[in-house]
Amino acid sequence: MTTTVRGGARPEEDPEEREGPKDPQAPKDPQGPSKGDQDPSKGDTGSAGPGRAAASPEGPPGDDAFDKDVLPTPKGASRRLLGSLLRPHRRRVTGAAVLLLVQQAAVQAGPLLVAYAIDSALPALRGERDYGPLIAVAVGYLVCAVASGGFQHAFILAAARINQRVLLELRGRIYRHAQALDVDFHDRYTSGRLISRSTTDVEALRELLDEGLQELLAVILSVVYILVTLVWLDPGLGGAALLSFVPLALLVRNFRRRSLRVYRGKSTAIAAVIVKFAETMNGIRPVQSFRRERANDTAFEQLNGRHLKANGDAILEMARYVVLSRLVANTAVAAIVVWGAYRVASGGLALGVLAAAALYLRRLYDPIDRLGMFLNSWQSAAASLEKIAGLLARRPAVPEPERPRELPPRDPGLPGREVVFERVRFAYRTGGEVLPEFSLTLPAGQTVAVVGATGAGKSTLAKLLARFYDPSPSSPTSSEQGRPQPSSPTSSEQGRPQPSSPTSSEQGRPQPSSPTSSEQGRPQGGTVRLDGVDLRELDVSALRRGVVMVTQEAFLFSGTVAENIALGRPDAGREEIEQAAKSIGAHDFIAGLPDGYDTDVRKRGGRISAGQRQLVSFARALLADPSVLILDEATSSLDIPGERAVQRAMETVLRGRTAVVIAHRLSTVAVADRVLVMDGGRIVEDGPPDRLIAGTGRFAELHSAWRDSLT
Ligand SMILES: Nc1ncnc2c1ncn2[C@@H]1O[C@H](COP(=O)(O)OP(=O)(O)OP(=O)(O)O)[C@@H](O)[C@H]1O
Repeated sequence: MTTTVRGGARPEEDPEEREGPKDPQAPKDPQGPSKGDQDPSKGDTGSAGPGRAAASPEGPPGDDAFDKDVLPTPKGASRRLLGSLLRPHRRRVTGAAVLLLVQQAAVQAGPLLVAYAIDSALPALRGERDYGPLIAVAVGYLVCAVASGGFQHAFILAAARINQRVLLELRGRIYRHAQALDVDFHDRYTSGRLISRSTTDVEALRELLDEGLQELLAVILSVVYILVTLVWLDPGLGGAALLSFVPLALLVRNFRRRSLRVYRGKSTAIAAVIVKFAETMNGIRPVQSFRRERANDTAFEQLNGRHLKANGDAILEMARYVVLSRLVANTAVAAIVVWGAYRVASGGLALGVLAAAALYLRRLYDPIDRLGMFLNSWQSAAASLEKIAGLLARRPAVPEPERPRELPPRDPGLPGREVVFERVRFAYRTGGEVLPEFSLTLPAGQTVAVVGATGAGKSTLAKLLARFYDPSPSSPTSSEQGRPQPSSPTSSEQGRPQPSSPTSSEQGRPQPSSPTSSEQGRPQGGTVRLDGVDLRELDVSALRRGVVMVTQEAFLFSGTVAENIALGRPDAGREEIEQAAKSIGAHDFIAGLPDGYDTDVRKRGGRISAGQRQLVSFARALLADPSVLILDEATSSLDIPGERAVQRAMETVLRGRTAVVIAHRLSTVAVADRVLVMDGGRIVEDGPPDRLIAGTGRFAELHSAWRDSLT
């Protein structure tokens, strides 16, 4: 049997994606193409699959928003996100703003007191020997200094409280949202980027909230106070100071525009570093066994270098701004003071007023540097917020139904539930059609083994049943024609009765009369039904109770063995957990672990063997007791006793439910009632194993080759 390498033309660009911000500076994803991204190139070399022309909406090669780490962000999404984070703390925000307002008033009173001291208190002392005004000035100065410190302290506490809550909420949102997003998204976005979003990007926002916003408020308030006071002291000097803000405003605008671009690049660059880091550490075993360390070092160095450059660009932008703004500010101060001195000399201005104005002018332009710092953290946070908002705006490709439906009660006389694929076709977003349109019925309680060459589409079929993906919309031709498309040779062609759906009613099982997906406004495509209910109409918990997929990887989470088994049913007690392990034949090895069921399996179950991991995941599935179990059998060759134990456990876990086993070992087929042979996305043979073995088809060939290899 040959493997059909499929793929297809890169799909049309998604209009939604097209609207997304394009970042000319963003580097190409250093990870190289993902599995899906590799498909187009495969398509070039492989045979034209049935879906070569099928398009998935991601744009031409090299134009993938995922590659550039810039997901489309709806207009104003960053602002709305920040607003939604701050809104629950409205009162605290107002309180903090008032504290800052009062604090600034206390700070800015200083030069006014100096003016009063020079123009009134000193003459009073000299002329009438009156110490009163001077003492009042000193006391006033002291009160202002103490008040300013006190209010600043209160403000910092209030702001910190708001910020911590906002950041907590934002991290939680990112985590919850990422968990809800579909498998396809995760395949392409990668966990490294998610880590980057919830660490460095959230950190950028923290800096803005902790330091930047305080700076900004302080700067705005002081500028307003000072300008108003200057105009009140002397309209001429105030007007001149106001005028100097025109070139400064232009400078700020230019800096903002340039630095946003730089900061976007910086956030992308650090994400690339984290992605590479996470990928290497997650795959440390293959990295070491294939001696990838040196190549990885080089790649990492490059990414690190890119990050360094992005950081350098940001610093240069800042330096440029600071130098230019100081130039403008110093020129303005010099010009205004010279003009003021001329007016004092000619008797048009009091000396005290000029002294106060000079002090105020210094204070007016001082925060311009701090404004640069603020703009820095603002731009950094804006770039990060944009990316977080893009992530949060992403809708799951496998959405929860608005009006979920219940599954009919399970028939006590029937093991499992019936599964029907009706006119289903499927193409990954990033590749050509993998499964051409087909229909298939798996009666309740049947154990079906799916065999076929690698890449034949076995796992894809299973993932549709587990609803990791939804069937793709019908191809225009089939829907236009409005008739069932004769696709792969299905059971009817093989001499088995072809269940023309709805089959459940024919079998005397309750037939739902609910609206179909098209009636609910979704694109009409094929459907996968569980006891007559479209999987798209089941809420997540009903779906996960109904269908469980045990993957090859047998992933164990950090935590104890008992906790890992209880994932199947979190409310299960210790007895039920142990019972499940005993039925599977895992009890003995678990009891032999240092802390028995309470042994921490560490991340990925490093402490227990591959076969034992598999047994734990079977116990988990047994405890979950789904109506339909999908088993992606492990390809790894376990040692013989281990394999037998796994085989026995598999038989236990399959019993009493509808089961689909992606069989990599033909010995597994012995437990199946029915075998589906897949090739190039099509079901090319379908029947009981004995009949297929006795025939002359592909399965018979495969089976005899396998038997020969055993002897
Ligand atoms: N996430 C994905 N994005 C794009 N293409 C994919 C994706 N996953 C699988 N494919 C492609 O779909 C086709 C069928 O893959 P599938 O994993 O279903 O095959 P399989 O029969 O289960 O193979 P194996 O026995 O090796 O697990 C292959 O050509 C594969 O490259």
